[in-house]
Amino acid sequence: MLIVADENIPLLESFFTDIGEIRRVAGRHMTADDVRDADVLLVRSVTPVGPELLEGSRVRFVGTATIGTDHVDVGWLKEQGIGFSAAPGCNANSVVEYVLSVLSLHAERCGLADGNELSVGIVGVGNVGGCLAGRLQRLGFKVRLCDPPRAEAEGPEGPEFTSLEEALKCDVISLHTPLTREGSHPTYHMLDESRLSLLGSNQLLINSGRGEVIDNQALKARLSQANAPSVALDVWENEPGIDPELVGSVWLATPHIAGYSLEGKVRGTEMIYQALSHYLGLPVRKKAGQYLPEPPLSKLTFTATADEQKALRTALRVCYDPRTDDVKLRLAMRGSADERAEAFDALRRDYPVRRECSSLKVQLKGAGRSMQDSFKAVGFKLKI
Ligand SMILES: NC(=O)c1ccc[n+]([C@@H]2O[C@H](COP(=O)([O-])OP(=O)(O)OC[C@H]3O[C@@H](n4cnc5c(N)ncnc54)[C@H](O)[C@@H]3O)[C@@H](O)[C@H]2O)c1
Ligand SMILES: O=C(O)[C@H](O)[C@H](O)COP(=O)(O)O
Repeated sequence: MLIVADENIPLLESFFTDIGEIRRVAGRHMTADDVRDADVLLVRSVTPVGPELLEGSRVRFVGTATIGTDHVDVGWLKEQGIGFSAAPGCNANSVVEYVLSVLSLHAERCGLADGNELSVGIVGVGNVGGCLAGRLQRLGFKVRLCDPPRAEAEGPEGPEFTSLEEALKCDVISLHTPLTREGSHPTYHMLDESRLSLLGSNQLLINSGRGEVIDNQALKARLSQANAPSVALDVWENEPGIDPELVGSVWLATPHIAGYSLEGKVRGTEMIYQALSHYLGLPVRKKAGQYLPEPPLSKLTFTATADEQKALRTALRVCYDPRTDDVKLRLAMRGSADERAEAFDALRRDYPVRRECSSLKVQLKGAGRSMQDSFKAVGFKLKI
């Protein structure tokens, strides 16, 4: 059996050698010739999968080691009887940690002693948005949920949902919808010129869903006007050929790496390995946990003199500080359009190992209940 796979899927050999021969291909440049004689295709978000790639090939199963599926023509795969699986939720925790770290930086630069004074509007309350809502509520933030498809499906039985217009009144708005162009609630350019005009300079807009959910040209225009909001973008229109002027206008700019914790990536591989094994009727023998190395930093101790908020911010940023990725992306925006696109992909391909908060044991000497609860809410393991 031949498995053609994006070379950026980690641990390909560890998970798939027993199943078949692996051919590694650059995902961004995968062609019909690369996959013609394959039985299985494993991709990430950068490979459009549909008739153009697969017609006339032997492929009978496609797996994407990602949450998003907007790069896959799922309907066409079904019509052709080709098995398909994504990795829902695999890197949700990583994205949540990115948002928490962005929030901590925002609170600090706004001079807020307690970040949880902020209200947060979460748009798209699925795996990522739902996990974020739970964490923020435990941390004492005021959270508003906007998810019209869920509101319609769940009715009064579900949580309290608000309209997009209400969510846009929060201090912070965090976008976690998929990219959709059809249906009753399409998200393509959901934040257009008129909705962006509702935001003001005391607000922060974060997008770590899909770039096309915000009209990037309208956003660039809005950011050149008075009373513009602060913006943190992890996802962009036209990746990898993103707009360097927009990078220059936003507060925090990262190259679509919110979900790039090692844990998230390895879980993505594990989930498509499990799905393929089920599809082929093979036993599932391997687990993500067995491939996670010891983290470079495993313990952190705060003494009884530590201030809760400062300690929390420090611990969070030890695990992940988006400012490092921001600096790298800004530097990568020099050069020609081709060089910039290549540099964007290179930052993602060569992304350094980033571990989730759960990899760090935190000792809180003499800490009260509130401090312990806050650390646990973020996802740290406490050393008793
Ligand atoms: N930046 C990254 O590295 C990164 C990592 C993981 C996921 N993502 C993106 O984040 C998106 C969200 O991931 P997820 O796992 O939570 O997906 P999900 O499918 O679990 O949840 C998406 C939610 O959005 C809701 N939704 C759909 N249309 C909406 C609309 N018009 N308004 C408001 N809500 C709407 C859905 O009802 C659903 O509850 C993914 O589609 C993926 O594209 C990005
Ligand atoms: O949808 C997802 O899971 C994320 O956007 C993911 O982090 C994308 O990463 P990529 O496949 O582009 O490496």
